[in-house]
Amino acid sequence: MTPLLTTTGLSRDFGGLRAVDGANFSLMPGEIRAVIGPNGAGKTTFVSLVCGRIQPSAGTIMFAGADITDLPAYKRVRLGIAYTFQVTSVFANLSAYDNVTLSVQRTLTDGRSRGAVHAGVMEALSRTGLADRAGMLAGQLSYGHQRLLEIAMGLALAPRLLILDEPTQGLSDGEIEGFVALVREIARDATVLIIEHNMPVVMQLAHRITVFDAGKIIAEGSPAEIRANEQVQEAYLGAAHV
Ligand SMILES: Nc1ncnc2c1ncn2[C@@H]1O[C@H](COP(=O)(O)OP(=O)(O)OP(=O)(O)O)[C@@H](O)[C@H]1O
Repeated sequence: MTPLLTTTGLSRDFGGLRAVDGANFSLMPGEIRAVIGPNGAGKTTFVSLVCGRIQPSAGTIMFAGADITDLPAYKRVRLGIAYTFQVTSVFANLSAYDNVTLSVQRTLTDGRSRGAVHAGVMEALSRTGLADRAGMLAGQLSYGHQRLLEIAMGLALAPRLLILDEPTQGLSDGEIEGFVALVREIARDATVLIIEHNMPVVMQLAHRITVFDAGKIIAEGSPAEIRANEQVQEAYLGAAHV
């Protein structure tokens, strides 16, 4: 099987700081991959490079067999890379339905009929459990539901790769449980790359885990391998985290 995503020597400098440092990374289709590491390790910068929000200082990114290093973000979305970021980006004064519709209309220009757009939007809302809130203003949804709405906005793009940056932050325990089930369901027909600080969520969900520290990938393996890795424990899984 060939990887869906491969980065080679991927680096990004901010002034004198090398936020991502020579990342060699690959992701197989259908995987749920967690990216972990201490604050400031470069995780968000890394996924921002993958989705094209920022440009690399060095290195290459291959997606589905094509070199996407120089492609702008919107073209990567069209190839099937969707993402949600830490900061909620829903439009508070639009309904949940309109938020998802906008996400589709803004990014996909494949001449979908209105009927097809509607069906896709409703499917994304029902997969995330929001169908009965479709008409509510996004700003009136609970924080947890706003996070789910963002995932719906990504799902409506029918992504091959869905990137989630700290999706469980601020969710209740019950919402986290629902989220874990949702990601498993999404992974039946997409690949999921998830930055997550909640270790029980990581250990439950991830097929494999990649660990960043100070911009570098310091370890990669199954949840059991990562848990047993001493370098990882030192860098990250200190007593405070497990
Ligand atoms: N736009 C930017 N300009 C300058 N420095 C930046 C910028 N974005 C990130 N950095 C720096 O790059 C480093 C990596 O940041 P990044 O947000 O990728 O880490 P992270 O692992 O996602 O952290 P967290 O877990 O806190 O979200 C940090 O030192 C950060 O301050």
